[in-house]
Amino acid sequence: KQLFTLHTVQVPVDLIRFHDIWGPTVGSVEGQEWKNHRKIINYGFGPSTLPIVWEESIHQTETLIDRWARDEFVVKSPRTWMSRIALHVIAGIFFDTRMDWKDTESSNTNNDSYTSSLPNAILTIMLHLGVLFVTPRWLLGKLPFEPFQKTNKAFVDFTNYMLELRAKVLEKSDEVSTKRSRTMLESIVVAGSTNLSDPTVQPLSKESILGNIFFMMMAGHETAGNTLGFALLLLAVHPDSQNQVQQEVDDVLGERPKSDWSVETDYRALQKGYLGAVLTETLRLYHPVQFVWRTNVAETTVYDSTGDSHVVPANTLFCVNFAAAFSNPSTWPQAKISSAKRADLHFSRALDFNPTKWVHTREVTDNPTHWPFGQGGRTCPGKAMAQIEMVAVLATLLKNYSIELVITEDVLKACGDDHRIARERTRDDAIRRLEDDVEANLTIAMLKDLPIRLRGRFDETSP
Ligand code: HEM
Repeated sequence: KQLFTLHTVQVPVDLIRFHDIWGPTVGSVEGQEWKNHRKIINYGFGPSTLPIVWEESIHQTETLIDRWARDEFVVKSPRTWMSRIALHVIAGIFFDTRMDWKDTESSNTNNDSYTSSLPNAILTIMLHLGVLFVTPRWLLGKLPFEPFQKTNKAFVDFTNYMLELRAKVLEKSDEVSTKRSRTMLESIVVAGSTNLSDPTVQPLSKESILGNIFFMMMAGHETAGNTLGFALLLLAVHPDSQNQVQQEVDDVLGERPKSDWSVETDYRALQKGYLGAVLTETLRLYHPVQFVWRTNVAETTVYDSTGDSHVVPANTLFCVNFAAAFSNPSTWPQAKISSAKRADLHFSRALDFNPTKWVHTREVTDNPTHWPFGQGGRTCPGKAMAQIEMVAVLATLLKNYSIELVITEDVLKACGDDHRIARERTRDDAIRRLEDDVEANLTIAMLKDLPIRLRGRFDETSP
């Protein structure tokens, strides 16, 4: 906590600058410059945005379920689909562009100036972020290999789309400023390009406007997508928790049509209740930001948990390890499982998934042991957006469907066609894989697919 609040401790901007594909962004600057960027992006998260996040997330989930029907409701890689849904919601909120689930190849542009549609360019860039970060811009278009060529085309298209959209907003900036509901792009362009009534806000260069839009797309895409992906897997291995969510979703939403579900009442009830607790517990065990960097610009005294002080020399690099802090067994009691069983299940953290601990304590904003959205001035500005999106997706899915693990024919055969034993074996294997197959670098992901299946809650076909 001290590292998020001491004024001598800052973000090591030199380490973060690789994100600056267009120009400096809120994530790569410090001091007064950061305050200015932050004020500008905060305009994008105004109250009119949140109901749109809610509605778009519900719409995207409904259409995704239709898409999954084509695969008989087997979802091979939950995380991939959930990252896609997060991107679709971002496209809706940021650009008022509705992405659909068609294969990318089929959504080409009708405009000769571009090689791909805006949704396609967004998708390609997000899938090739690594290429974009490590390749100098001048080299990107010259390398004759497909990933570089594809990324370069998407990068050029995306830049031109953004510039065109920015120019359109500036042409009608008076009209846009008085709109009740603005896209993220409109809010940032207006706040960052014109002199607002707030004299403390300095205009940003067009490169920084583009950079901030892109940075927020990145920050809001894998984070929410990964969390939802892990939440689906955890609910599949913990059917009791899933039942509790479904019970709550039924109580809160009843038989009302989705068009009546509201962000003011329904979202708030679900976020405060067990569904919000499931998401908080998922963020504790599989946090999408595994660590962040900080550095101190002057000698700094920090205190450990026993109260002892430590003097840290200036320019020390700190790795704030979210993953370790959120799983420290001295803070977070483990589930009561015999050590033999725990060893057999590879000491998987999935065993310790227990949302109940959050039901009454989650709203504590200054929790010293768990801060999934950060602490201090750099707290995540997308927190409300992410929470609304994640609650909307899970509520829409679990209202009519249950999530279960996929029992393969081989396992069923090996278990002598006994479905109960096969289910147990599949669950144990999934719990092991939720430890063994998890790769945690800067962010976290399953290395290999762990499929799930949706089953209609009101179907009677389950064996
Ligand atoms: C589950 C979802 C999310 C989680 C867990 C999360 C977590 C975080 C954390 C921990 C930080 C602080 C990093 C630090 O202290 O250095 C942060 C910063 C940030 N997040 Fe999020 N985030 C999520 C979703 C989003 C979304 C949806 C957006 C925007 C659309 C977003 C935009 C940002 C930005 C712009 C920053 C940098 C703020 C600054 O440096 O002032 N995040 N996020």
